[in-house]
Amino acid sequence: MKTARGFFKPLAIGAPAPWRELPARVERMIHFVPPHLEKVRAKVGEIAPTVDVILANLEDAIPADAKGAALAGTIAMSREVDFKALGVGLWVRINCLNSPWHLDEVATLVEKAGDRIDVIMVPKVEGPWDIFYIDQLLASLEAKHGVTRPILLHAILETAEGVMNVEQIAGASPRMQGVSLGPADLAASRAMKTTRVGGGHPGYRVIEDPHTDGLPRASVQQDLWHYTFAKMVDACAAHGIKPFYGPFGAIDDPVACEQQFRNAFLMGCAGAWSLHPSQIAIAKTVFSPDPAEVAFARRILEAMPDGSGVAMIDGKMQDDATWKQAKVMVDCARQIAAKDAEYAALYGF
Ligand SMILES: CC(=O)SCCNC(=O)CCNC(=O)[C@H](O)C(C)(C)COP(=O)(O)OP(=O)(O)OC[C@H]1O[C@@H](n2cnc3c(N)ncnc32)[C@H](O)[C@@H]1OP(=O)(O)O
Ligand SMILES: O=CC(=O)O
Ligand SMILES: [Mg+2]
Repeated sequence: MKTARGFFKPLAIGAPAPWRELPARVERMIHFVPPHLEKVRAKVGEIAPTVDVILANLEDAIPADAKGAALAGTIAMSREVDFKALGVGLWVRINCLNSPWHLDEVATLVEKAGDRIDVIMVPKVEGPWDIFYIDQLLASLEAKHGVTRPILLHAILETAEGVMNVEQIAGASPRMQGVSLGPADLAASRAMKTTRVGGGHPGYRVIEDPHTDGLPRASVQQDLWHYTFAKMVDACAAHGIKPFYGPFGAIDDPVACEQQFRNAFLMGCAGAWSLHPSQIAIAKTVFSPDPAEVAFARRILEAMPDGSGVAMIDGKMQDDATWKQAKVMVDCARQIAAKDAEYAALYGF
């Protein structure tokens, strides 16, 4: 463990000072783009103003023989669109640390686009040692190339070992921005008997006891991911970083996608991945607090201006604890309103 004073020291001579607080950014959807496909890349300028984050994906879903083209496409994309002017984050998902690709990817990204990339997403993070490694590598490269703003790190939680170590991963470096649940790889790592990318499974349910009169027994589908979510959200909240839901692969089932995203939102997540343009609007709606809830939260704040005491609103008891919940909701809405005129109008800010 580093000392308290050592934690925020730059890891290389000439590297930028680490962030002390995470930059305040709205990240409701992280929109995945396959950067080796020129046809899709050509649309990024049009899609970017509709999302909070564009992510250039170099890892799974990019064929092995297209890794070089995806890296080149990422650099091109970082130059073709002025993401900063649009207020849109630019993230890159690199290949995992035991792959033959990640080293050249990180070196090229920092050299050619170091000042334009906000976050590097690291897949299959197993423990804090993976973050220590990439943290040092980034600091050395940032120093070498005169990058002035540290690139943040985002870990995907998608191995059993990673889940076991998520608390240490979340606190491994001041670069840590957040963690996403990666249900597809995690299912494989755990030997779950599924073939899906996230969401529930009709076979995972609880069933009521048999009825003496032989009537059918009610049963309800349960959430396969609840334990992992709870562990991830607590680890992230404790370390002051953001938890996210990852991919939802059933592009043809927007209803289930919305429910999965909503469960994540209610549990404390800041956003989710969008794999297809149709998932952008779903994430935007779900991860923007409901205007009616925001209006109610504002009434709580107004009823208890100093955040203490007790009040009744519409038959519901309010006190310091509900005041804090209301503040979370209103602060989130204000941050979104500052970026998104549509929601500013809906919230009346
Ligand atoms: C487990 C994990 O690791 S998840 C993360 C890895 N996976 C990904 O990143 C997948 C990203 N998404 C995709 O590659 C694609 O959306 C797919 C393969 C899922 C579906 O692609 P398609 O079958 O082409 O979808 P569809 O035909 O509905 O596309 C409609 C349009 O949207 C475009 N489009 C599809 N996905 C995207 C995207 N992610 N970003 C931008 N445009 C897209 C298509 O090019 C198509 O454009 P066109 O009408 O001009 O031809
Ligand atoms: O990378 C994401 C996953 O679900 O696996
Ligand atoms: Mg994965």
